[in-house]
Amino acid sequence: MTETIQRKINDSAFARWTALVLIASTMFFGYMFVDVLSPLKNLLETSRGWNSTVFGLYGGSEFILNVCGFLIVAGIILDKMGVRFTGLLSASLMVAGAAVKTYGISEYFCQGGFGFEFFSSFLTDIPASAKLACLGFMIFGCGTEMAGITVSKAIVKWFTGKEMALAMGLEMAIARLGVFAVFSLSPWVAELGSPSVVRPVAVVGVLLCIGLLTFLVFTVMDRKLDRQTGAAAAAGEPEEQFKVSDLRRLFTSGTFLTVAALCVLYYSAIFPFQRFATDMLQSNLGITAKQASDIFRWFPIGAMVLTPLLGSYLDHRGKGATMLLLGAILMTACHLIFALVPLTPLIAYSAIILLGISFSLVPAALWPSVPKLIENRLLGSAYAVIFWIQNIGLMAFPIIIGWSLNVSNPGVAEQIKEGVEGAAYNYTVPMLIFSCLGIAAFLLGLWLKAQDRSKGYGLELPNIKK
Ligand SMILES: NCCCC[C@H](N)C(=O)NCC(=O)O
Repeated sequence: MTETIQRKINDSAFARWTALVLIASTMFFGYMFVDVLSPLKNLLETSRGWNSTVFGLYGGSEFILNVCGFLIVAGIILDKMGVRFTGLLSASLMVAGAAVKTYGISEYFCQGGFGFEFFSSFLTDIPASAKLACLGFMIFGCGTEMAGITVSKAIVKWFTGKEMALAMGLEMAIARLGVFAVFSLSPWVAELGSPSVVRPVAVVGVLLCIGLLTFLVFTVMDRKLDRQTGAAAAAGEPEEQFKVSDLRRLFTSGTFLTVAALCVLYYSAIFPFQRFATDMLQSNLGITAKQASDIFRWFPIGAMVLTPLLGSYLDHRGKGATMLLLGAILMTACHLIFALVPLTPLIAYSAIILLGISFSLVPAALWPSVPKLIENRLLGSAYAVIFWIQNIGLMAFPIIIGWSLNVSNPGVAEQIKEGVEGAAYNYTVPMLIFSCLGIAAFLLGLWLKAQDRSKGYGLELPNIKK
């Protein structure tokens, strides 16, 4: 009997890296949209009346529907419907949410356009523009987080046994480039002509549609891969179906929950910080939003350059748990500098570089460690559960930070709104809160490393076996 081994599309390096570029482009534009308003906090305060508490609420709103259960549903949809359907659904949700948010902050809406009266009729402390922008951001957030777990699963599908951690690292690097792009572009586009918060949001909203199209192209390639692996399954490797009861397995795995807890602590001191970083630098250094954004934009670049290198190191050498620990230490150091050291541009750049290194160590090690703890058929749900737990922090911390900023700076919001010269926030309290998260992440990292040593999960081992 002759055995024919069919070469699959992902056995071609060109095809699998093309697939990666296509799905990473969706995330690139998604990450641009996430932070399009982050460098414009000051302009939102003066032109739309959003104080720090409102800005924090807006930052947290991205994750509200996910925390209310959407992400778990997203994981189940992903495991049941596969990466193509889920990816297209998530990219469409991003576009829809972006459209609502753009409308919410538009001149037309703010000057009494359709729905303005209704959105002005409740929670009257919060401007109607912020409420509608939050609604749009919630819908967008469902899409972007669903896309995040879909892309992780797609990479595992296309790269298992190959350069998986490198591919995950590169995907993240491309997403970080999106953050760099938006911190460079957003204040610049906002200042083209009369200052406007709507212009950058609308521009990046259009780019999101390109992200939807690139995912569409990926689905054509993925269908081909499925046809080929379907043949392999028929030849004797049937896939087990996902069951909702499997979620219990995830919620009762101590090590899996430790990774999830580390993830929420770490990322709560990264993404919420990213929302406030421009304003923090602007306040501490007494510079413009554009100048502050020009400093902060190098943070994702550090992460972008190092994440794939560290991903490759992890593939060949391992040391994942150690990388998590080191990342938590560097992040804590950066936040403590911003909290306690009188800032100069040089110190600010140095702290940002430290944070960039930290932000490559942790993601490069964290996400590829999940398949070591959880079997493949539960992977979509496993990423969804981790994201869900992480989203609780990402929702809560912008709100906590915005509130703490307001409370620790009585009267400053009013001065900024009135255009008082030299009015600026003192960021010591928010930065100390971020530092505490880093310390807690470090302690959990120690625990994880000890667990790995005693139970042998292989977190310190390379992904590619020689
Ligand atoms: N929407 C911005 C936050 C993305 C959070 C996402 N769940 C995540 O953790 N992505 C991985 C990363 O390192 O960016």
